[in-house]
Amino acid sequence: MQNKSKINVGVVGATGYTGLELVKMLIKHPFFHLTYIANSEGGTTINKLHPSLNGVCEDVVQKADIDTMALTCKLVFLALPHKTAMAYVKPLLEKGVKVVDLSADYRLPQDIYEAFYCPHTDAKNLEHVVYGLPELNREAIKSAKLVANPGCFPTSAILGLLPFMDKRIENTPIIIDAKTGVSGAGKKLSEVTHFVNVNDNLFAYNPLLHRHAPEIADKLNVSFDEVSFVPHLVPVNRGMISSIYIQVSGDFDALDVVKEFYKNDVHVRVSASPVDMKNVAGTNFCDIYAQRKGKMLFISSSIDNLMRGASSQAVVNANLMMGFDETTAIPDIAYVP
Ligand SMILES: NC(=O)C1=CN([C@@H]2O[C@H](COP(=O)(O)OP(=O)(O)OC[C@H]3O[C@@H](n4cnc5c(N)ncnc54)[C@H](OP(=O)(O)O)[C@@H]3O)[C@@H](O)[C@H]2O)C=CC1
Ligand SMILES: CC(=O)N[C@@H](CCC(=O)OP(=O)(O)O)C(=O)O
Repeated sequence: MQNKSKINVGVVGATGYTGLELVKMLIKHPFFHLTYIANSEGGTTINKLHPSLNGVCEDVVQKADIDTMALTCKLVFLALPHKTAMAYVKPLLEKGVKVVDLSADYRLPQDIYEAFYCPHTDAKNLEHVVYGLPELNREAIKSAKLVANPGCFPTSAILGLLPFMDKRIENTPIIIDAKTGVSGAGKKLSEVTHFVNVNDNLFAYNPLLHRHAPEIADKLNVSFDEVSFVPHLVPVNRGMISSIYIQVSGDFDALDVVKEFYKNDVHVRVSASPVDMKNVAGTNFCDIYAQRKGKMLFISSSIDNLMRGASSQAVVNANLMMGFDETTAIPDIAYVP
């Protein structure tokens, strides 16, 4: 499958939820040609894995193989579990293939990663990896060979907090109360995400010690102790809201600060009222609202965990890495109602 005018790309981990979202964007991309789709076993087609693609895309899904990826692709998206991804990154980079990794494997310095995940087997590539939050690292992403796509909670929390970090009173807590849809847990079955446990229910999990707290702290240049992060599972398929509380000083209008900070960022929208999940569902938008009362600042930040929290942000990163406009093939119409 050759297409001389387009750049050949691949998706590994196509069985999963983020893999599906990647495929949906890449088959419509005007400058990328999706030449390689893989999962762990192969021997199937993408529409058999995801019947929503019947008649739209029925391409073969291969058993993931690094040599074939390197022969077929200039850039590969890894939509794989943590720990699995790093085994692919090292050989792919050695063979000259660019990588956007959706897992957590390259998001953190080695010591922090190992404290929250597992031993790192590819520390060398941590030296040059770029954290793929375009609003933070756009220029570096353009020349990156390896981009670590941010976690979903860190994306919503960091985007909400960035405009206010220079206004925050030092050493006061950063409190992030976040809610996520169940697709954030991936496709694998588990007791926690069982319908009967999630439906009609609401609960916190991993309070204060969730592995995304160190990612948020590291990217905001604050200590782990300053970040109090509590995620909750809510009975929706997709969506994420972070309700953030910090103490600030100085004379400023909260919404004006957000507007000014993101005036050149097409994928952040400032909202005059508290944000919701539906208005960003299926898009790469992060909607942000802020309200101040004296020292207390409330920030409300909403994303689609599968899109801005994973796959559409990954395609934005790939667009930048390959010299295209970052909005290319990125959905901007939300699934409303
Ligand atoms: N879901 C979300 O909202 C977000 C997810 N992420 C991250 O993105 C990555 C993918 O997430 P998600 O799509 O939800 O996960 P899923 O569990 O839904 O999908 C991952 C898929 O990877 C495939 N896979 C596993 N091992 C291998 C292997 N060795 N080689 C090839 N394929 C393999 C599996 O399919 P099979 O067994 O059929 O091969 C599995 O379905 C994860 O690292 C996740 O943490 C990041 C941000 C948000
Ligand atoms: C509901 C649910 O379980 N969500 C996941 C976050 C998924 C994600 O975006 O982050 P990673 O890429 O770091 O896995 C969790 O809390 O671990």
